[in-house]
Amino acid sequence: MRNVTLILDDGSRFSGKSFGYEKPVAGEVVFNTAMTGYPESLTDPSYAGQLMTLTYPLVGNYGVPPFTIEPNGLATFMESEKIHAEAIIVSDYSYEYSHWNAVESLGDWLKREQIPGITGIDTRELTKVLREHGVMMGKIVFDDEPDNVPEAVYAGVNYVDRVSCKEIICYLPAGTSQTFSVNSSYAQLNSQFSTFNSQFKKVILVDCGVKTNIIRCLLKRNVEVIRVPWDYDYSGLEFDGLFISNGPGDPDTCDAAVQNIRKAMVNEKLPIFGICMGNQLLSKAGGAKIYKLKYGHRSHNQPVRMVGTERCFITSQNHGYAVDNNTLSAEWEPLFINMNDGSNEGIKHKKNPWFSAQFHPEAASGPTDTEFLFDEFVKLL
Ligand SMILES: NC(=O)CC[C@H](N)C(=O)O
Repeated sequence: MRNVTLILDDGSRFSGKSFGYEKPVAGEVVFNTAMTGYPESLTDPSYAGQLMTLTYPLVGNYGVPPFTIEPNGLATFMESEKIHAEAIIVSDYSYEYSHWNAVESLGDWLKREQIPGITGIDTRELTKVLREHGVMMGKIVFDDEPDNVPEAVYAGVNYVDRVSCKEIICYLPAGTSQTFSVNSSYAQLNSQFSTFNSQFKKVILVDCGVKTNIIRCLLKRNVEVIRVPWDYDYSGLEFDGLFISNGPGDPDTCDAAVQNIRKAMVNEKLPIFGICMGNQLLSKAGGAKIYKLKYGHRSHNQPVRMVGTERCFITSQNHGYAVDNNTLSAEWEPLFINMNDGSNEGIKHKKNPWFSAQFHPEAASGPTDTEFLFDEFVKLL
């Protein structure tokens, strides 16, 4: 096992050993305090560009599920088609694993996907440094290759464009899908979609780096999902609702998506629902501003309160940016507030059927207490 050093931008150094793919890597160092869920988190496209630290000390003991693909092209157990995090940083990697659904070890999976994994890191100390200083860039360097130092930029990079789909994919609740070129005319697409199936309500899903379980949650509720690239102009398509997905990086790099949402808002009756990046882009379309949190929310136990009620929910989260509540215009109001730091966890329009959540109602992984938000959206269609 080769020795590695994690070097943070403030000069802090942490020694560890490599258990994944052997390649130096750089990225934004973030921490997640969930106790489980590494297969889902690693394949969540929102982690693109980031080195994912897990604070729960023992990682890997339940192995990795098979990467089987359903007939509609979606992974059965994963949140996308590959690992999107740049690396995983743990305290105590378990070389043994045991789980009814495991087919390989975390280390073997990382090697196959060419993603570094490092163990033996004091992840609690690392988290304390990130909490004190705020989120930072970091590098993993192999001690026997001290001159092989990777570089990376996170701020201002449009990661959404890197992870979004490149074609239009239409999913049916029955479990099939069909792909269409973005160059097809609206007339062609509209006739295709209705021939493909007309019995279901149609939802345009703006793919900023969508997690598979969001698509599963929509299909389960019997809607046809038309997944489009993040910057695709869907104004000429016929649909019943608009969904804006989660996604990596800085929402301020996604202006094309914001402009398209504004166009869609001309129809005041059109139901709109957004999750995470979707909350940030809907807020921007409504005129609000986004800021970067000192350190993000990444865990399974973020408490949020539904504004105007005493109802609280425990939520799964993964975000580094937040909507500034003070910049919401008079037509909008916060829908959820984070009980730890008071930051925005969702918005709603006072008159129109437009709302969003900063947390992940689809969980995967994490608590499913807020999955009812999908029911609310589908009821509106
Ligand atoms: N999971 C997400 O959609 C994250 C949104 C955005 N990239 C953030 O970090 O805040």
